[in-house]
Amino acid sequence: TDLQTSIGDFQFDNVFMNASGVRCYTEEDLDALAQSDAGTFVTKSATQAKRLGNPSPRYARLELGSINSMGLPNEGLDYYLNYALKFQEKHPGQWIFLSVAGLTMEENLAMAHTIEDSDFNGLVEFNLSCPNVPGKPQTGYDFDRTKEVLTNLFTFFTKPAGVKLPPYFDLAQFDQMAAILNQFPLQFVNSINSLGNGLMIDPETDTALIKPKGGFGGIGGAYAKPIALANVRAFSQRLDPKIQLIGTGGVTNGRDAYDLILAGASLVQVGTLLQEERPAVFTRLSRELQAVMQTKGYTNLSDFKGQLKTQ
Ligand SMILES: O=C(O)c1[nH]c(=O)[nH]c(=O)c1Cl
Repeated sequence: TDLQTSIGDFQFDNVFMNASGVRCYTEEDLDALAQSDAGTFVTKSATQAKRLGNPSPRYARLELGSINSMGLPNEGLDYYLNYALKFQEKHPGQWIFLSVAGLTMEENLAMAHTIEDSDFNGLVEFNLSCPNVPGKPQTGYDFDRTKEVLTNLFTFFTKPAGVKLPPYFDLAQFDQMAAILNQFPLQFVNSINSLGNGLMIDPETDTALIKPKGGFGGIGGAYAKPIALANVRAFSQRLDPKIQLIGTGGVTNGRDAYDLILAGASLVQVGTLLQEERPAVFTRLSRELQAVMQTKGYTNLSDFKGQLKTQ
């Protein structure tokens, strides 16, 4: 069975990749992803200038996942763009993702211009869903602002692009967001980012587990699976077929990945599990997914992608 997949004209020999923000901050991190069994990888969401992010502790492992309020620490766009340009020279035919998360419209557009004017030949993920920068609401929850950002972006941006969305919890919101996204030449939509502004408590000290924002942070891992499945499925049912889905959230084994593909995902991103198990996890996940496919008699992803049945 093979795990190859594609987004538009971009072919990948494996359906798995990292979620932005997990083990993708430094060149060493990114090299380790490149050497793993993952089919591709995405860089940490970049701002124009390097950021230190929020004070620690800002990440904690939970019984069923993780909580994080990193605060968008990153090396700055030029660092990741330079890495990508070097990578594509050394690995022709391998396509990677750059993630950007400007804190203002101007910053997003400035970074988009920098990328547009570069020789980068991969895909760009515009992160509309960072929940952890104090005072900055998630763009993805502001429909007018989302439409404004995408309208301004696509007046000049011609490289392959997609958006990373926060989870939605209301069918009317799926309808509204899909109606906006369908107006733009997007290659993909990536659902979901972490479940924003959760809170967990240290039982010994009755203290919030992480320091930033009084302990509020994005929730990932198994907690996120049912929300991720619903968001991938809802957008798969509503978006123009030209806009493909990337499924992110709750992948702990091959079956979880299989389920995201059933819901419509063409690529599967792994966050919390990768944080806890390192890039070797892609070898395990690939083997487990192939085993599920074998039991079903499937030999490739197109045999079951988007084929979720309902009663
Ligand atoms: O705090 C972060 O850096 C962060 N954390 C998340 O869970 N999602 C994001 O998009 C970002 Cl940008």
